[in-house]
This record gives sequence, structure tokens and C-alpha cells, in this order.
Amino acid sequence: MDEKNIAEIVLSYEHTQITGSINCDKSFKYSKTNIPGSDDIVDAFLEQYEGCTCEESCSLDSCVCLQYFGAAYTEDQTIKSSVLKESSQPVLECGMMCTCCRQLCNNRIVQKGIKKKLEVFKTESKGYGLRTLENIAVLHFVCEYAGEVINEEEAKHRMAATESANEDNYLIVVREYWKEQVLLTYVDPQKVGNIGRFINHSCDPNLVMVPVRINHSVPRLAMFASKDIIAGEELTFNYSGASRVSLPSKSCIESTKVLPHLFETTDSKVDIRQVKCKPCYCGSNLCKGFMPYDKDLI
Ligand SMILES: C[S@@+](CC[C@H](N)C(=O)[O-])C[C@H]1O[C@@H](n2cnc3c(N)ncnc32)[C@H](O)[C@@H]1O
Repeated sequence: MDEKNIAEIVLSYEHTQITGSINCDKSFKYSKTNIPGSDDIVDAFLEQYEGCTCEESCSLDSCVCLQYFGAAYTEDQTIKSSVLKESSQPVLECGMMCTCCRQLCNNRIVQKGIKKKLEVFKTESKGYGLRTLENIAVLHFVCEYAGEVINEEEAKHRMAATESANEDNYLIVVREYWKEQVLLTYVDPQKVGNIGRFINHSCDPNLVMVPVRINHSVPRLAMFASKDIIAGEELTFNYSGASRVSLPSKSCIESTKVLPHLFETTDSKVDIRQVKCKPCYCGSNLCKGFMPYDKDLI
């Protein structure tokens, strides 16, 4: 991108700052949270859920929201470390149907929005990135990864378009495992999204994505700090996530090809699927060298 385009534009949304060229190919409409992006994505309220009837704050003894899946947050407004782990419990925050007090209830974090000062900046080799301008302690909420919620067909269509135009990929597929069911949610912040769309992948990240339900059955994708983060540090998450979250890379092209003779046996030729993934520039000691790839999506 032309350096002349960068800098003069400083836009502020929530507690964040978008500095630089958010024009040309990078233009997008800002939305604090998810919006429906396909006709059949209904913003359905959770079934058989009428909210809690707590008076001020909520406790596990009496609050139906906390009893639904279990309490995810602590009294000091952080997420429990067990929830950040793979295959952990779903998270349900108290919402608009609840009688508890918005200010006093401990089960409302993501809905209160970004509290940290964040900034979009130009990285050396990964396009734009997102960094924090203040220290963030482990287990604290940072921001959402918000965008258009779309169906599988639309996701495949958009992935193919991104692929052929050789553009950055923003589409994320969230897999949740619940009662022997797999729930898939597709969120695309390319055209409509929030500051979270600038978060790059790292093989040694400092954020974890957690699907959080607030009023609706479609989850919001919340980023929590998985370690202490110091001011100035780039914010990253692992696009392959725990097993329930994965982001396909636009440049991972799977191909079937005849193998080098080294892999041939005397009996038969072995057919191995080769995956050409996009190189990863996260720079961590744990770097795997390539961006994660979700073969199920394309
Ligand atoms: C969700 S976007 C992140 C923001 C993006 N860098 C931008 O400028 O808008 C994902 C894209 O960023 C780039 N990217 C993210 N992490 C990367 C990494 N570790 N190494 C190389 N490229 C990365 C890839 O092009 C990927 O398709």
C-alpha cells in the first residue's frame, strides 16, 4: 500500500483507534458486534430461556443464566481459566430479559464492550495488526471479533471469491461441541466488522477466542487475554484455535498429486493430499512456519 495513504486518517471507535489507511482495499463498515449477513440467519433468542429474576447481582444458587451452563466469570470480572481451555463450557451472559442490575451483575462482561485502549498499526510483513496501548492482565476481556454472520453456502462462496482475488481472509469458522452436536458459526468481518478484524495469527498467541451468548442463540466471538500483555504488544490469536475455533487461510490450496518416488512402494503408489499453506510471519519461537488451514471449509 502507498505510504502516502497512511497516517492522516485517525478514526476512533469504542476505546480503540484506527490509525492509517482504512480506505481503498481496506475499507469496511464499523459494527461493534455481529450482524446477520445471510437471509436465513435469524437473530433468534435462546429457546426456552426467559432470563433470570435476580434482584441485583447474580449467584449460582438462584440465577438461571448461571445455572444454564455454569458460571464463566469471576467476581473480579475476568473469565475462569477453565473456560479458555478446549471443549470447555459454553458461556451465557445475563441479558435484556434479565431483571438483575446491569451495573452490579458479574455475568455481563462482553456486552459492556471494549475497555482497553487499542490501536491498529502497520506490521512489517502481515499487513495491518492490532496492538494494545495499555497493559492487559491475563483472563481479561479485550474485544470481540465481530462481523457478518453467514451460512455455510455463503461462507464457501466468499472463501472462493477471496481466494481467486488473492485477498486477505477474515472469515472465521467457530465449532462448538455440545451434547454430541457440532455447532458451526461463520463470521466474516471483511466488509462489516469491528477492530478485531485486524488481529493477526500467531503460533504463540496472547488471546483466546470464546463464543459468548448474549440474548441470542448466535454467539459473539469474544477475545480474552491468555497471558499478561504489556502496552505496545501486538494482539494475536491462533487461527486454528482450540479445536472448536478455526480460520481457513486463503492461500492454502489443497491438491492431489502424484508423489515423489520416495513415497512409492513396490506394491502401489501412495496418494497423499498436499496442502500448500500460506507462510506464517508471527515470528515466535514456536512458529510452525505456516498459517493454519481448515480443509473442511473450502
Ligand atoms: C483477519 S486478517 C488480519 C488483519 C490483516 N493483517 C489486515 O491487514 O487487515 C487475516 C490475514 O492477515 C494476514 N496474516 C495474519 N496473520 C499472519 C501471520 N502470522 N503471517 C502472515 N500473514 C498473516 C493473512 O493475510 C490473513 O489472511
